[in-house]
Parts: sequence; C-alpha cells; structure tokens
Amino acid sequence: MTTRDTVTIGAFQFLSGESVPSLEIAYESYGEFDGTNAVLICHALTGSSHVARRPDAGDDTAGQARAWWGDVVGPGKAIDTTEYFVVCANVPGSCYGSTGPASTNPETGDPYGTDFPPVTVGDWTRAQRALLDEIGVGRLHAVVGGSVGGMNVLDWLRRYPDDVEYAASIAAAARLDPQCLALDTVARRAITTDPDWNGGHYYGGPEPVDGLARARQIGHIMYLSKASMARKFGRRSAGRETVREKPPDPAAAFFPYREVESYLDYQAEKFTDRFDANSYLYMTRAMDDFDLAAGYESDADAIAAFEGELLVLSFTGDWHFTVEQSEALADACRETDVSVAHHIVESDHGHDAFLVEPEKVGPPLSDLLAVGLEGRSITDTEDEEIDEPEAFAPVHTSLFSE
Ligand SMILES: CC(=O)SCCNC(=O)CCNC(=O)[C@H](O)C(C)(C)COP(=O)(O)OP(=O)(O)OC[C@H]1O[C@@H](n2cnc3c(N)ncnc32)[C@H](O)[C@@H]1OP(=O)(O)O
Ligand SMILES: N[C@@H](CCO)C(=O)O
Repeated sequence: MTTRDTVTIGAFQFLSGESVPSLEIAYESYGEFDGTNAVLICHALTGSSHVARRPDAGDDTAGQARAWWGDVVGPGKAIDTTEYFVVCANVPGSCYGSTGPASTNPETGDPYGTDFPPVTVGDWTRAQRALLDEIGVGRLHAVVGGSVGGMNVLDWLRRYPDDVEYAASIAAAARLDPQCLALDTVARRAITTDPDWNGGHYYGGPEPVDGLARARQIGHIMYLSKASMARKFGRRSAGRETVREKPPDPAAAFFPYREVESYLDYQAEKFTDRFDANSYLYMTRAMDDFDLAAGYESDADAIAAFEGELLVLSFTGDWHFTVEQSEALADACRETDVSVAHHIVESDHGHDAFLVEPEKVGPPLSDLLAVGLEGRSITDTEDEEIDEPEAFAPVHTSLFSE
C-alpha cells in the first residue's frame, strides 16, 4: 500500500529555542508495516518525500515529479517495498509540503519568510521521530540517507541510538569541509543580494530567481566531478542558437557559449521552477551547521551508544563528501567498537553518483537490510590504504600557497 499524507504534529520548538504553533510534515510510505520492518529514508538537500514510484504520481515525467530514488526503492528493488515499510518525510524548512519559510504563519496570515525559525539537522530528526510516533512506528529496522540525508542518519544514531537496528550513511560526512562551506556561503550570498529577495519577504511579488539560479549552479558544480564534466561537456561550444538570452555585452558575443554553461543554465532554470529560495538558505545552513561531534568529545563519543550496524558508503569521484571523510567516520566508529563497514564505490560521477548509479548503490543496501554488514556485496576498508585527499578538489591548494 502507498500512502501520501501530511500529519500535523502540533506546536514544535526548534533547537534554536524558537517555535511554530503547528508543524506539518508531508510524508510518503510504501508497503505494509508488520511492527519490525520500518525503513526511514532521509532525503538530500532538495529532495522530497517522493522517494519511490507511485502509480498516481506521473512518474514517467521528468523533474521533481519523478521519484528521486525510484530505481533503488520499490517492489523488487534493493529497498524492497514488498518486504519493508518505507517512510520518507519532507523535512521542516524545505518546500515540498512540510512547514517551512513559504508556509503561512497562522499568527499573521502571511508566509513566514525569514521569520521562520532557524532549522538544524537535529530538528529534522526530532520531527521525523514525532511523525513516526504519530503513525505508530517505534524502533526502525533501518535508517538510510544520502548527502545531507546521510548526516540526518548520523544524527539519528547519536540522538536515538536505541531506535535503529541498521543504518546507511551514503555520500555524507561528520561535517562539511571549509571548501564546501565557502561555496555554500557564496551561493547564499547570491540569493540574499538579489534585489527581489527583499529580506526574505518576497512571496506574492517578484521572486529572487536570478539569485537562486546562481546558488544552484554553484551547488550543481559541487555534485559533478572533473571526469564527469570532461565527459559530458569538454570545452565544446553549444552554439549561439541555444543561448536563451542575448549575450550580456557585445564583447561576450565574440566568445563561445559553451555546453557546460548551457547545461548549468538549463539546470538552473529547472531548479528555480521547483524550489523556494528561502528554503535553499535554510537547507544549506542546516547542512553547513551539522557537526557530529558537537556537544560531545569526538565523533566516536557522539556515536558510541549505537549498538546496531552502520554502513558508510562513499564514491571515489565525490569531492563534496570525500572518501577520506567517510574513512574518518568509519575510523571513529572502530575506535569505539560501533559495528561499521566503509564500502567504497568506484565512480567518476561525482557526488550525485548516489542518485544516478542505482546498480552500485543497491546491492550493499539490500544486503545491509537483509543480513547486516555480513552481506556478501558489502566491502570494508579496514586494513586498506586510502589515497590522499584532493584528487577531486576543483582547485589545487598549492595555487594559493606562497
Ligand atoms: C534527494 C534528491 O536528491 S532529489 C533531487 C534530485 N534531483 C536533483 O538533484 C536535481 C538536479 N539534477 C541533478 O542533480 C541531476 O540531473 C540528476 C542527478 C538528477 C540526474 O543526473 P543525470 O541523469 O546524469 O542527468 P544530467 O545531469 O545529465 O541532466 C540531464 C538533463 O540536462 C540536459 N542537458 C544535458 N546537457 C545539456 C547541455 N549541454 N545544455 C543544456 N541542457 C543539457 C538534458 O537534456 C537533460 O534534460 P532533462 O532533465 O529535461 O531530460
Ligand atoms: N543533487 C542532490 C544532492 C545534493 O546533496 C540534491 O539536490 O538534493
């Protein structure tokens, strides 16, 4: 059975101390709950609750209407919805049905805008826990998520360690590195300096489309790799006939409009049609703020109470969340005797490999859910040598050194 619903979990106090009088959580569930088979899936930065295909959802269409992990979750897929009761909830602060900046503030009758409380990954976890309580799910068979959704998984393990049997943190890390923090900062600045942003109170008027477009383009570059960009675009010219707008100045017309620029323009256009600029600010701030060790002595200390099994999955072409960061996380687990395996996927797709390579992501996930880390397709890096970082950094650090 598939359910698509919104539950009201009542007044909610965020970890910042600020509250909303009523928090709504939009979620989808797939399969039948038998008391022990619930799997929570945590979506990435701009994802929604629509993780698996639904007959009524127009899943043949492109864009956000299409299930974002339809080749991984569903009947007969790696996360098999004929065996598991899968729940995916849109997180607070996002814009796909759960309460966020674009929602109406019941106290004023206007959209919250930037009066919406600051949101953290911890608030997502607490809201997911409240949703699961509401729909009658106690302990989870598993919690699985990619990218900032993988951080959300780690937060489950430190916040509710007794509530989870198996966990998979995919293409994620204990915290974002300074290079990615820097890029997120510039992306947010693009939004907040758009004259149409208007302090975050733009609803009903012109929206900060240009700022959001630039922000997504910066983000999108982080999700690709040098190899995937070389393969997709090279330095090829897209041809002037594909330019959506006239060149910005006469001199620009002399130079090629490249495939890579055309791609980023196209992706930005698609994105601004589907996402809210304030939500982008809130979601990226939550990701940037996450630090597994915050409030603890160390990452190991934060995760020490978890007695289940954790699969850490990383991708060789991902420089947003690197293999080395995943290895550091796995080492922290080993330090404190948390059962862990770090499974590295060879891929030159970049960060978004977890979305576009289901054939590589599926088998270890399927095994984890069925038999745990003993699963035959799960490998572990313990005793393996991990290459030095920077192989996928967009700019070599030596460029800036004296
Ligand atoms: C939990 C979640 O993550 S939900 C959100 C998932 N979705 C997103 O992240 C949205 C952003 N998109 C992406 O990150 C990626 O497109 C993915 C990961 C979803 C899919 O990646 P891929 O299958 O490799 O597709 P790719 O990135 O090449 O994009 C293909 C699109 O770009 C277009 N495109 C490709 N090259 C060019 C070009 N040179 N100029 C213009 N457009 C181009 C294609 O026509 C295609 O258009 P369509 O989407 O309308 O069919
Ligand atoms: N491209 C995905 C992953 C980013 O972490 C998204 O936009 O959600």
